[in-house]
Amino acid sequence: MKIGVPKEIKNNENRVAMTPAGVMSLMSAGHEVVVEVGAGIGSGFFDKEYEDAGATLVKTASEAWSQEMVMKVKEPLEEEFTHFHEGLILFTYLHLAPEPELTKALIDYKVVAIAYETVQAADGTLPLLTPMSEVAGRMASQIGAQFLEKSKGGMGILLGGIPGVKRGKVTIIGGGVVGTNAAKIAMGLGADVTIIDLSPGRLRELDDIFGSSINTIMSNPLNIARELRTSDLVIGAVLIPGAKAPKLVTEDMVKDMMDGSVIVDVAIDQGGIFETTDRITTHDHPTYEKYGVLHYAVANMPGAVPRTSTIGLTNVTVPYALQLANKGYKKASLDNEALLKGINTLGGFVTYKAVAEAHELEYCDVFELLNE
Ligand SMILES: NC(=O)C1=CN([C@@H]2O[C@H](COP(=O)(O)OP(=O)(O)OC[C@H]3O[C@@H](n4cnc5c(N)ncnc54)[C@H](O)[C@@H]3O)[C@@H](O)[C@H]2O)C=CC1
Ligand SMILES: CC(=O)C(=O)O
Repeated sequence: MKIGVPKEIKNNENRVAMTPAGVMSLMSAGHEVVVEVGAGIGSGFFDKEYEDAGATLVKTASEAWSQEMVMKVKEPLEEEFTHFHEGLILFTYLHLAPEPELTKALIDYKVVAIAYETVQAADGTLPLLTPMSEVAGRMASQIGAQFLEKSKGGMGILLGGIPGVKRGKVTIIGGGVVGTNAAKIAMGLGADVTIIDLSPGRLRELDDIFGSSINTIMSNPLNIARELRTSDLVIGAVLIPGAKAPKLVTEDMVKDMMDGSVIVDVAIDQGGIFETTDRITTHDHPTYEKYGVLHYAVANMPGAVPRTSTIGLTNVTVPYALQLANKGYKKASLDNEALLKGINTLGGFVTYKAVAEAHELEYCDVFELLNE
């Protein structure tokens, strides 16, 4: 199969869908990889390394996009929709629930759109989202600590405190991969950490992992409102796979937060869990202030640490890319239910229920479409 790797064009998105090592794995299996010139530079991978690995370098995005399968990092932006063509296999993060225009374009062009974030293993885990959630979770506490500094717009506290001065309080809503990694770093900084989750089983696991060094609390509006009033940093880390994020934090709850406190809504890629994260921010302009609270809502946080992120992403995507390339998307996804769950659009239909519901579009069962 011919696989295209275009350069990412989102603001400060320095990741690339494949390392030279990934190229080599696909080439060794008999496939051809076409990489846009300069695609890897932001992650520290030079054109020569791709050439040495066996890739064909092309000068334009169109050439990279005109292959049978395209691998990317971020969901395509509007200017990339013109590259779509019928039957194209697009393997990337898509986050379609908050993206009506992208969803429509994928349907109109009959793209086989396989979303990294909905590829789901039998145990419910999301193998192609996990490494970027690890990165974003760890970054969330780092970033929160930074924006709590006075010169950055925060209230001017040090999360770890000092002897004789109270430490800062970090509340994390959602105790999955992002939440757990945010907690690790916040604890490392010396903060007082609370994780709120809806799943009693997950709360038990968190208690087993962290013991009495964190507080675990059941998610409900009353508990969220109470914890937020006394928090310096609040991190949004909830996910319902494929669906629009639930707005768990109301405008009134944010109004009740302390002046100069900070919100990092990592779940913004699925629409965000705060009523007040009503926009996506960029690495260039990462924050805005609302009701005295600093909001950070960057949807491609790992793009800021591209070297770590590109390697982490390629480690997990290439084994799936090999299945798609070796067998074709039909057999690969019929043989592997995790991949089947990744298919969000196929042949002009939405094949992921939560996405169809988010946009009030017809839903078609992917299994039935593949067996037609
Ligand atoms: N902004 C960015 O750059 C990035 C964003 N993300 C996003 O971060 C979000 C979280 O991802 P993961 O941690 O990997 O998901 P996950 O599936 O590992 O964890 C989600 C957690 O939310 C909990 N949850 C569900 N409903 C809840 C509720 N009502 N109240 C409290 N907790 C609830 C679940 O029990 C689960 O523990 C996703 O939207 C993901 O796409 C991930 C990577 C980068
Ligand atoms: C998960 C995602 O969208 C990202 O890493 O940018």
